[in-house]
Amino acid sequence: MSTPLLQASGLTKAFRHKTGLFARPTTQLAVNSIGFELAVRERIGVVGESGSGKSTLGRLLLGLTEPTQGDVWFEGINHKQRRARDWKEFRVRTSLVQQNPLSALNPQMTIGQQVAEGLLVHRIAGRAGAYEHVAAMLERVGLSSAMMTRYPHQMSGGQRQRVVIARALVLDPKLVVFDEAVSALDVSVQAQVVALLRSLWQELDLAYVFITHDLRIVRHLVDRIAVMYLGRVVETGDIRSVYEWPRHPYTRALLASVPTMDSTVRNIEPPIKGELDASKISQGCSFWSRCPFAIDRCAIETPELRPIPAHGASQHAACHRAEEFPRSIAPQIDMVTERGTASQKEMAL
Ligand SMILES: Nc1ncnc2c1ncn2[C@@H]1O[C@H](COP(=O)(O)OP(=O)(O)OP(=O)(O)O)[C@@H](O)[C@H]1O
Repeated sequence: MSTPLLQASGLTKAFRHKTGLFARPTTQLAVNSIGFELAVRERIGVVGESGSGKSTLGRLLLGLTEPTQGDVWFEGINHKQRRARDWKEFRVRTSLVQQNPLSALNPQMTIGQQVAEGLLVHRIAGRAGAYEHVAAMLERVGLSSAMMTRYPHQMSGGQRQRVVIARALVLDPKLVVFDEAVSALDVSVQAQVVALLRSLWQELDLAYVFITHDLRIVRHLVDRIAVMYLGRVVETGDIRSVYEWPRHPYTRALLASVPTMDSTVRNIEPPIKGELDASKISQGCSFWSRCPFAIDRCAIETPELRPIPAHGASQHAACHRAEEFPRSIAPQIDMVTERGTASQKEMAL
């Protein structure tokens, strides 16, 4: 077997919180013992509610946050063993695209200067070479090279996000982490950017970690999915299996909550109770207090992420009752595309 591009084991990040002047600080596990593997050219979606730990996981994978425990390897090298020169190389081979393109861009620099910056800093190209490289990259993401002289405020939100993507790809990385990269865009612009990311993936030698709370976006963009709840991965598997037959009640509830254009689809999944609350983690399953299917065992025994025997080796769920749930409840997830509305069948991967 070839070495995975990216790997993590026992990855944990604890944050200390203090709620008042005299309150005792509490520890919150934003990421809790996560194992992770991503092959070259593979795309994984990391989904979950706000506060489930997705961004912290992304930052840990990119070495932007120090883990409290656990390890991350990129191309076989452990982050803990990287020296300054290795980190520099790692920064060329990986990129992060975040939610708000306006805050990601410097208002006082032209688009050309910002996309070229990495090439010049890492001495990958001289000024003349950088100019040509940037022009080609802008065209690759659907912008005219004439936009090089513009400033961010002279562009639309969708154009700015294309600039951020061009900047992330200009150094020819192997891994790009997208953190809610299209969530803030209008739905029609979102569809265009998703189509762009699909075509960039087909043409370039890229792996994606796609972090989002929006299950409609990720459905058409990734090969595998990891569902996070309060710092843990509670379900993972190839995208088709998980969408067709989710085995964790939390995944089922997330999928059932996605609005669909198909009026014949009835949501028969019982709703989950309450809100995500880190203080509720104690013994047992972290989801049990909200779970409509909880039994006594769930309050006592923490379920491990384990393979689901009847459904292929690639699907894992952390639920004592995983085998009991029937096939999917919300089979058609629509997505607005550039040409109108399409169901998942029309947008086959
Ligand atoms: N720097 C920090 N200091 C203290 N707590 C933090 C820090 N970063 C994240 N957290 C906490 O860790 C938990 C997970 O946050 P994280 O941002 O990773 O979740 P998320 O799933 O990405 O949510 P969102 O989509 O809202 O960003 C949250 O409860 C958050 O308050």
